[in-house]
This record gives sequence, structure tokens and C-alpha cells, in this order.
Amino acid sequence: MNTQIFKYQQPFELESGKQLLELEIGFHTYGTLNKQRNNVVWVCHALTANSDVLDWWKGLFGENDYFNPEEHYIVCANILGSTYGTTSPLSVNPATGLPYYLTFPDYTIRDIVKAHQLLANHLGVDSIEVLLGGSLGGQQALEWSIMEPNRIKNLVLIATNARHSPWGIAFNESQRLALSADTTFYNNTPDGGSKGLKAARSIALISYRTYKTYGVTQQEQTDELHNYRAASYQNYQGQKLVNRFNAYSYWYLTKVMDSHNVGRNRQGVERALSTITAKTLVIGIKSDVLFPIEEQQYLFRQIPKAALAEIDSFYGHDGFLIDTENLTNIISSFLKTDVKGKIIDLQQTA
Ligand SMILES: CC(=O)SCCNC(=O)CCNC(=O)[C@H](O)C(C)(C)COP(=O)(O)OP(=O)(O)OC[C@H]1O[C@@H](n2cnc3c(N)ncnc32)[C@H](O)[C@@H]1OP(=O)(O)O
Ligand SMILES: N[C@@H](CCO)C(=O)O
Repeated sequence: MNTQIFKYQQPFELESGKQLLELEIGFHTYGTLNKQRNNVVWVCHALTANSDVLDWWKGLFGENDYFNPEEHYIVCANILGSTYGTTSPLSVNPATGLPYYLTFPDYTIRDIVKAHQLLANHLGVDSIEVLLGGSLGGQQALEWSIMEPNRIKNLVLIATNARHSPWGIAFNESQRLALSADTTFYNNTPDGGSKGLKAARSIALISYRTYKTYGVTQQEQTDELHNYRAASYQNYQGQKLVNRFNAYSYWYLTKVMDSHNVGRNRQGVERALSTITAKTLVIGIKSDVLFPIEEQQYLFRQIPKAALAEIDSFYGHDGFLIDTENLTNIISSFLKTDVKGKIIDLQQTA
């Protein structure tokens, strides 16, 4: 299915006080909005995905999956600064007639959500039955539920946090060091910084997997002193991202992740989380080293109507994209549950 484009032809004000003169948002919808307007499932995607959620979240989203276009009106929008249809550092700045590259303004998770609110208004989506996202997508979903509590009925937060951690920022900064060490990053060409991007993805991947994942999938079969499998894997994965992404979007998106702090200008994180009215399911992955389980346990304790599920995944953080059978079991039982009190501890239902 092709990406649709929503054009917002007015200045778009950012949290920083800066503005984009024009905004385009790439998005996908599947299914139809029903008469009661209560079948909207809105997906917030993570760092490098796109709006075609039926393509990258198979097993949870699809014709024969729990979230399907037959029953649901599924919406997913590409995030600000990404490369799949939404205004990004590779877009032309109307003020100069040239691509932004590193003159793209800094922005935050709140700006991404604000853009998606414009799209929701445009689509006539005034109530979201289920808002969900993992990782950076979960950060957006959490922000949205605080910015517009009345629009969100059910909230599903997977492998995410309330404020990006010093550990997470350190990983992101290490990736930006890799990007900026590649002098072609300053060439201002669409493929500038490709070698840096390859290194950055390699660094990031270590935080998305675990010691055990590598031990099982990349174990050497011989005593050779060259061509280690783990080394080949890092190169392969780095190049795979270079082939479908760009260094400038990656630079800005890592900075966006660093900015995540639901407590900013809201009298702190706990106060902000206490204002969420959606029935909320928090899912944590026990093997996640980037967004450790303590971060989801914290969300569970602070959000008023919250349930918690902790899952085992062989993959670590990226388990949120891969372990869809587990997610389906947990999310479907949560949505059937009537939350009356503060605590529903689903733990692992599957
Ligand atoms: C066109 C687009 O826009 S696609 C956008 C969709 N992307 C997203 O949604 C982003 C989120 N997705 C992801 O991060 C990933 O795709 C995940 C986490 C879902 C899955 O990761 P994968 O890379 O598929 O899994 P995994 O870590 O097991 O790696 C398997 C790949 O590594 C290759 N590989 C494994 N070991 C090695 C090795 N030692 N040396 C070289 N290559 C290796 C495999 O052949 C396989 O290659 P393939 O992807 O070409 O089939
Ligand atoms: N693997 C994810 C990032 C982890 O949240 C992505 O590339 O979007």
C-alpha cells in the first residue's frame, strides 16, 4: 500500500520556539472508521520504521492478526524528521530552496505528537480506542496520553520509559560521535555520513540485543582467527540501515529520543503520569538492556489505571518487534479486562 501525504501548509511551531514553514506527514490507514467512531487503533512507530505497520509489525497487525483492517481503523504516521514521507532534514526548506540537512531545527517527542494530532484532526479521529507504541513509539504514545487525555481510551506502552535515561543518552551520543566522525556527514548530500551511519547502527544493535542473543546466533563454529560471525553480522546490519535510511534523519531522531521527559514544564514526571486517564497496559521485556524492566515497573506504579506484563524475549529490546505472539496474547487479554482499580498485574499471560 502506498504512503499517503497530509500537507499542513502553515507554519508549524516547535516546542523550542522555532518553526517549520511547511509540514508534510506520510501516513497509512487500513480499514474504515466505523459509524460509532470507536474502532481506531493508532500506532506510534519507533526509531527507523515507517508508517506501513502491516509490513513491519506482522503477527500483531495484518489481515489475519489481532489488529486487522476488517474490524479496526488502523492509522500509523511517519514521524517528524524520518525519511518515509514526513518532513525531514532531506526536505527542501522553503525559506532557502535547499534541503535542510543540519539546519533542520531541533525538536522533541512533543512536536512529533503535535504533528500527529493535526493528522488525527484531518482524518476526523476524535477518539482513539487503542494507542500503542514500543520504544520511541511508546515515548510518543505516553506523551500523547498526557497532552490529550480525553482522546485516548486505551494505551499500550511497550519497552519504553517516562524520561530517557542517562544510559540511553550515552548510547545515542556514541552513535552521534560515529556520525560526526565521518567527514562526509558535512557534505550535505543525501548519502553524506553513510559510514558513520553504519557504525552508529552497529553500536545501537548491541543495545537492542543481548549477550545471549549473540552467543546463540553468532557463535563461532571454527577456531579461525578472522572473519568472525559477530563482526560480519554488525557490518551487515549497519549496511542494511544505510541502504534504507539517512544519517541526518538518524542524527535528529536520536536527539529527539534524548529529549523525552514527560515531566518537563509539568511539575515533574510523577505529576505528569498521574494525569493519564487512559486504561493503560505497560509491557516490559525482562532481557531489555536499553529500556530495562525497572522503567516499565515505574510507569506501572505511577499511571493511575495501569496493568503490567513482563515478558521473556530471546531478542532483548527488539523483542517488541519480533515476539508478536506474546504481545497478541497479552494485549488481547488486557483489552477484554475491565480495569476498576489501580492494579491489574497481568504478569505474563502467554
Ligand atoms: C523498506 C523499509 O523501510 S523496512 C522498514 C522496516 N523496519 C523497521 O520497522 C525497523 C524495525 N525493524 C528492525 O529493527 C528489524 O527489522 C527487526 C528487529 C524487526 C528484525 O531484525 P533482523 O535484522 O531481521 O533480524 P536479525 O537480527 O535476526 O538479523 C537477520 C539478518 O541478519 C543476517 N545475518 C545473520 N547473521 C549474519 C552474519 N553473521 N553475517 C552477515 N549477516 C548475518 C541474516 O541473513 C538476516 O538478513 P536479512 O535481514 O537480509 O534477511
Ligand atoms: N530496531 C528499532 C529500534 C529499537 O527501538 C528500529 O530500528 O526502529
